[in-house]
Amino acid sequence: MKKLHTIALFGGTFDPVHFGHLRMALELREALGVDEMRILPSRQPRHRESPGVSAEHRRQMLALALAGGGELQLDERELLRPGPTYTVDTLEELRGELGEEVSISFCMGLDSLLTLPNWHRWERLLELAHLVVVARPGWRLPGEGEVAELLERQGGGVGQLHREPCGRLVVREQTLLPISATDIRQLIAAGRSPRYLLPDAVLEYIENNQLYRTATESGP
Ligand SMILES: Nc1ncnc2c1ncn2[C@@H]1O[C@H](COP(=O)(O)OP(=O)(O)OP(=O)(O)O)[C@@H](O)[C@H]1O
Ligand SMILES: O=C(O)c1ccc[n+]([C@@H]2O[C@H](COP(=O)([O-])O)[C@@H](O)[C@H]2O)c1
Repeated sequence: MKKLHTIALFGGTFDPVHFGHLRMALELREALGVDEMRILPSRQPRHRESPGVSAEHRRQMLALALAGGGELQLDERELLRPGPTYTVDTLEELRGELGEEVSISFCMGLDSLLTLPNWHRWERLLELAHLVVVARPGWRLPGEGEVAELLERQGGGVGQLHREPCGRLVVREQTLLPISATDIRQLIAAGRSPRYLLPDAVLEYIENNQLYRTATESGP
């Protein structure tokens, strides 16, 4: 069977981007052997509090983090789309642009997979893309419920991501760096330094723009 062009998407709020995100995306790119790994910041996720800083600040921090390395690309479409951000809208837009002969994989953590039945039009997601789930070593997959049924029906291996355009649920075990954006925001608000948890250029941007000094910020 023909090998397809493969694109993977790594979505999140990136408030701010840190080395946990960057290492995860790079390791996934290599493990999946995809042609493109795109970082996909969301503008206004419905399932969580509004981001601490504006879409423009988050975009600029990501651009700084990704500058210089060619392995990860920034896909800004969700930041540019007004209103709440739904993954299904993004995948429909991408599928419209790329056609049926390209493989699209949406990557998420196991914690996100467990919430999948609450996502907007979630049954449509696998008609548009594969889902790649990253599980920390030792984590257990659900044994029953809608997600377990999906795994049973549509589970697959990495090879299928290269031969089929969508429809597989692939689980990968991967170690995560113990870094969270919440911790970084809290460190800064407490007057402490988050250096070595995120790229220096991002830290410099945060300092120059005085971001995260209080619990919530807004920006340009
Ligand atoms: N330390 C980490 N290592 C690898 N992946 C991570 C890490 N932290 C978050 N992710 C993943 O990165 C994506 C984007 O996450 P998100 O922007 O919510 O980051 P976060 O650090 O968890 O933020 P917050 O603390 O604000 O919830 C999600 O798919 C999430 O599972
Ligand atoms: O479309 C939805 O309903 C939906 C619900 C929860 C999460 N998502 C997406 O999942 C990705 C990870 O989100 P997060 O904020 O939980 O780390 C990000 O790209 C979100 O837009 C999407």
